[in-house]
Amino acid sequence: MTMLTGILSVCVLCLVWLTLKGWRRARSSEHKLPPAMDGELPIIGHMHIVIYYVTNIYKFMKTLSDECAQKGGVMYGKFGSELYYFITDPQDSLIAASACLNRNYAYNLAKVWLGNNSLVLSGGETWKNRRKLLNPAFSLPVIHGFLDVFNSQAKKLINEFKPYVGKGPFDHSVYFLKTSSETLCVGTFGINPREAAEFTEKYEKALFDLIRLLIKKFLRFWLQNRLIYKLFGLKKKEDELVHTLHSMSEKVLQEKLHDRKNKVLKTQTNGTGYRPFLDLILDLSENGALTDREIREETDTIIFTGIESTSNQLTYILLLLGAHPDVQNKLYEEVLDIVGAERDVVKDDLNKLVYTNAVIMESLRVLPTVPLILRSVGQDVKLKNYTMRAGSHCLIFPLMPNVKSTSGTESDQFRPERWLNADSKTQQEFAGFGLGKRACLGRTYAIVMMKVVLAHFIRQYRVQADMSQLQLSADFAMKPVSGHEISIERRT
Ligand code: HEM
Repeated sequence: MTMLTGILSVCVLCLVWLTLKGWRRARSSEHKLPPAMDGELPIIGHMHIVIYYVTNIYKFMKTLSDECAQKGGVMYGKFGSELYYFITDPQDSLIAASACLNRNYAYNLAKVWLGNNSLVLSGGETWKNRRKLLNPAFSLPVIHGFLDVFNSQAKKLINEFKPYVGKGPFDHSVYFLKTSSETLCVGTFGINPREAAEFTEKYEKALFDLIRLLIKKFLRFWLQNRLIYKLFGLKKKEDELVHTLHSMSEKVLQEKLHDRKNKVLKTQTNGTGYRPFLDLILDLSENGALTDREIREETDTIIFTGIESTSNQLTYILLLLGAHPDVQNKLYEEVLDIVGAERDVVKDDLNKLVYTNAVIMESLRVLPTVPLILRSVGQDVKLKNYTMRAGSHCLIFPLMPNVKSTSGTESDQFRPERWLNADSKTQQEFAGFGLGKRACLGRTYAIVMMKVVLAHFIRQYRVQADMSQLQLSADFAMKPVSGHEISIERRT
């Protein structure tokens, strides 16, 4: 009872303090606010709505983005003290993402694992320098080097689907997660693909447990109080998970450092010519640009950002293809025409797979695996009709169909054709990989990998899906929870 009273008192005090802080901040700016999100209450603002949706973040995001679009593409919400701008308007999204380069404080929770200065969490000059340093590791020629790994992993995946041919619906998402995790662990750490399954399984489990814990800590704001977090035994759990993740990547890093020091040259993986991201980062920081700890944090960042995004998107693409046989046929014809019936995807195929590229873009427009972009507004930022106040936050939704139809069809339809002749403005406003300078670092990796997997899949199988029962959830990524099964038939 005493403990409960203590916890409640801390919550009430936090709320009062946050609200007073917010009042002061709200009064400090004269800029006109956009329409308010529905349900604002005195003092707490829209806090009660967050509490209502705490167990269904996807529904929260969808409701918010629909409401925002109806209100003209920009609206505001107040959560205790904090002022948030919600944006679905494509032009305003681009302006906001380009002007606000610092992440929102919510990301600070991940610092226990990824450190203060890692690319994904840092801001200002630190972020700028990190991004400049890491960009070359993700360039097109580097990613071309991964093609053999992508092809062999895709073939392995296609074989794993064999038992499901003609057997009715099955959950394909687990196979995509396994493939994309293994591929990323091989590609990042350079571990042998034969050992990758075991490594990935352990890493992935600790990673997802940690993400779940951090999201819980963010949404149940009382858990952000150190004492309460400790009392519930969650700090201990967090420390254990972080330790598991750190020790796994640290072990690989130390082996690499040892080999480099002793000039041991190992043949990478199964004879393919790629250089793992970890080696590339070690090369790039040869002059001491990064400490060993920072190198480890950047490799962890790559895994964190890349592991689920690509697998979720592939899961959505197969669902969309299964529900749109006309699109599936066109994709098949293109792959057959460019890559042929047997061989692996090679460098020269990539640019020619234009319809495949359009399918990927359109899937990201309709079902984007990264459901929101959350930034701090450091200084006043002028949008088309409003000015966002310094000290507030903005939330951009790629979740909303973010590009108006360019071919006269409804914007919520899955129509890859709209990307075939999209002008540069439409391409620039495409938010599936983020917007502006801080957009996705792994975009080329993800697109090339997805093209390779799709090419291998579509040559072997015809897919069917019913999307009417699809249920989604969200944390850092938007993920399917039910109704996403597909059926496959072998092409003759
Ligand atoms: C379909 C796959 C993917 C999608 C849809 C996607 C989407 C995104 C989006 C929307 C952002 C911007 C987030 C923000 O501004 O808050 C982002 C950032 C990032 N992504 Fe991806 N991503 C994908 C795959 C990958 C992969 C495979 C990697 C690594 C191999 C990766 C690495 C990163 C990194 C490091 C950032 C942070 C960039 C920075 O802060 O400068 N992503 N991604």
